This record gives sequence, structure tokens and C-alpha cells, in this order.
Amino acid sequence: TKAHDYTKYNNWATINDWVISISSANADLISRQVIGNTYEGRPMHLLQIGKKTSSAKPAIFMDCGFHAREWITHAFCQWFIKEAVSTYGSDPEMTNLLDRMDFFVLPVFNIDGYEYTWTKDRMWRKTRSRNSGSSCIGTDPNRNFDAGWCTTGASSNPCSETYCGSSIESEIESKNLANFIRSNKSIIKSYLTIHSYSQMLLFPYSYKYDLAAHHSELVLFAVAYAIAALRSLYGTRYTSGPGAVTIYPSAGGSDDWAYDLGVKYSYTFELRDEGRYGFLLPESQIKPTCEETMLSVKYIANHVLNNP
Ligand SMILES: NCCCCC[C@@H](C[SeH])C(=O)O
Ligand SMILES: [Zn+2]
Ligand SMILES: [Zn+2]
Ligand SMILES: [Zn+2]
Repeated sequence: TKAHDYTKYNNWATINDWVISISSANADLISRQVIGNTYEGRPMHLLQIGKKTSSAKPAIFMDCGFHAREWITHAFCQWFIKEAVSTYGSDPEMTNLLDRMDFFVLPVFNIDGYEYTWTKDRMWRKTRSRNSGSSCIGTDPNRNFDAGWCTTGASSNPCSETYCGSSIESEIESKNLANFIRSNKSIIKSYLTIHSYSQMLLFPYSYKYDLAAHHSELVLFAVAYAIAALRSLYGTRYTSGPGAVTIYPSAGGSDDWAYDLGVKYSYTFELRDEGRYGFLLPESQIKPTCEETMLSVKYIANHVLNNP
């Protein structure tokens, strides 16, 4: 496999080897587990990052690579893990976070789709599961969760890019993630799902226009300050708001599902850019994108820690 490089897009084999080596090399801060396999049998590695303690700490769950073509998101999860282990002990904010919380990081959710973007179709979005009765392949995993499933902004046509799947959690990847979060919901206080592109910080709901119960807190504090923190580095401008009105109505999203499960701080990031390069964001923008996004993720983590 090719050498891993945080400032380049790495293929899955390279990412997977890196996941194993970085967790083995930092056993004091990282523990690794497999939450299940993908449709094509690839292991979904989850890294738990934080100082080891005897009692369970509050946790934040973050996933990248829901949609295969959104390569900047895979790069961000790798960047986050690197920043966490390399600044623990030197950066007071990160040290405090890792001492008092855990981050569950799923570097690549849709592994099969990601591989496919490297080998066959760079613009692939969905999973790679076979749809019975159709020659069209894959389900949109961000329409596959139990949150107004398939009622709006999703399609029941297997050939659609937003196909909601044959049933709720029809995708083994969705099932694996939902099972992990369900069985750890007592400690998971925040869910961050990283997408691209549009430069937005979105929160529930997308499957209806009602405001989330914690709307005021989500809007006025965590979100406004989080995008201000992001902008402070390079001036990158984000918009924010409930998904339905800020981007488009869409049902079956993992963020809405996590929120309704009780994970109050549930956000969808849409990283750079605004369309100039879109999903084909140049590697030269990996570092700045990741550095600015780190600031907003750390802000949210601090908010969660201080507002349980
Ligand atoms: N749960 C829906 C959040 C808003 C839409 C997010 C975008 C990411 Se590409 C989508 O899944 O269409
Ligand atoms: Zn996406
Ligand atoms: Zn997107
Ligand atoms: Zn509150």
C-alpha cells in the first residue's frame, strides 16, 4: 500500500493500515474496535480516542465518508485523529477534552463506495449493495435511517442517488452504526457526521420543518460560535441552520435519527467548498480545510462538555 500522507487523499488500503498502526502506536490514548463489516466484507474500524479511565466518560461520535465521493471528509477524520494524539499534553484544550471525554471516530463509514470512487467512478455517492429487481446499485445511507424514513427528499427508486433503501437500516453499514450508537447512547452526548460540500453547519430537523427542542441552544451558542471559530482562521464563511430550510428537506438522515434517540448535539457538517471544485477539492486545500474544521469541532466538544 502507498505511504500514508495527511495532506493527500489516501485510498482505503492505506487508511486501513494507518488506522491499525496509529492505534497500536498510541495505545494509551486510542483503542480500536470493529463495529461490523460492509456489504462487500470490509471491516468498519472505530477508534475510541481519550485518556483511559476506569469509569465511562461522556463521548462524542464522529463519522466521515458517509458519501463515497466526499473525499475531504475522510481526510478530516484522519486529520482529527492525528491532531488529537499529537497535541495531547501540549494543547491545553485538546488535553482537557481527551482527559474528560472520549471521541468515537469512524474514519470511513461507506468503505465499499469509497473504494469504488478510487477504482471505477469518482463521483459515486451511495453504498454498493445490490438492489433486488433492479440493475441499479446502492442506497443513499443518509436516507436510510429511522427518521421520517423515505417521506421527503428521498426516493424509493433504486436508481436514484437518494434511494432510501428497501427498508430502514437496510444497509449493513447503517445497521452497524445505529447498533453501536443505540448500545452506547447513555454516554454519547454529541453526534457529528461530516459531509461535503457547501460550507454549512446543519442540525435537526431535515425530515420536517419543526424546530428541534433545543433549537435556541443549538442555534445561538454552539452553532454560531462554532462557525465563528472556523472563520477565525482563514475567513471561510459557513451558513448554519436546520437542515430542512438551510439546505433542503431530506428524510432518513443519521443526524435526525441520533437527535430523536436523545443525542442532543447532533450536527451535519458540509465542508469546503461552495462549488468551484465541489467534491474534487484539490489536495492543496486539505490542510487549511482540516485546520479550520478542527476549531469548530473543538468548540462544539467544549460546549458539550460544559452543557451536558
Ligand atoms: N440529515 C440531512 C442533513 C442535510 C443533508 C446533508 C447532505 C450531505 Se451530502 C445529504 O445527505 O444530502
Ligand atoms: Zn454527503
Ligand atoms: Zn453534501
Ligand atoms: Zn441544554
